[in-house]
Amino acid sequence: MARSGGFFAQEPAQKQAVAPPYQGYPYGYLGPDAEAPARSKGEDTPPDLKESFNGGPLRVPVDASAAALDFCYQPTLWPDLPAFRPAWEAYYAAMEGLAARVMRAFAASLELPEGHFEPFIANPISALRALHYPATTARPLDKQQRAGAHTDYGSLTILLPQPGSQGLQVQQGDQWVDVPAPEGAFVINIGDLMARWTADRWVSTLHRVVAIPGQPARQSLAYFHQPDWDAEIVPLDGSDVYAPVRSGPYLMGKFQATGV
Ligand SMILES: O=C(O)CCC(=O)C(=O)O
Ligand SMILES: [Fe+2]
Repeated sequence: MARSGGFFAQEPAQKQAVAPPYQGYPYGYLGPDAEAPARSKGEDTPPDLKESFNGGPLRVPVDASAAALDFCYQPTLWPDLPAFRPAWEAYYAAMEGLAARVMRAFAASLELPEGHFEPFIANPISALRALHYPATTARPLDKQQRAGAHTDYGSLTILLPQPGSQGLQVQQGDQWVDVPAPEGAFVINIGDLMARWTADRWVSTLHRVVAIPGQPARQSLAYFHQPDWDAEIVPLDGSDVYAPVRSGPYLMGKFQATGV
């Protein structure tokens, strides 16, 4: 979290040095105005009040397909801050391990053998994203949020909100409910792919980060766990409520609606 803060504290030009080199490059620095996730839900909203740094898997499998190489195995673009990369890689690896443990717990609670998901997550194509929401001073535009209402795309998300920070909300029925951020706690979120996998027995929760005038800056780290590129996701109950999808192409399709 501290290294991420150090990255965002740099001059804009230093951050732009690790911006995606072309449109569609999956990783790097995205400045303010880059994203409007509520558009993935069909809402025409202004861009989010945030900036982010994004990185991908630590290793490239030898048999990765050309599409997988393009979309998720491009190199992470390292900022010129010596302590950043080791901290980032250590955190990514810890999240990958934790996600694998959570997937075992998921299997158990779905009354499957604990190792059920293991063949699907041998080479997960997860992304790690550091987020920085600058202090809000001006009045946000109508419907402008720090993160517009969206669901996450993958199997699960492990979010570390800045301890003591406010603004993250989840939708329950027609109410927005504040999610507390106590010291030392992660927020684990089900994503769209897991909802699909469980044939909607589990819900991919709509959530957002609200913008209120006069808020202090806020940081978070979000690890988006995503099964192997080729993993075929078929409803676990044997039903045909959802057609089978492959994890990688499914994720690629999801990204097409949110860019500005
Ligand atoms: O910053 C947060 O607390 C949430 C961010 C989020 O929901 C996301 O990046 O998908
Ligand atoms: Fe999210």
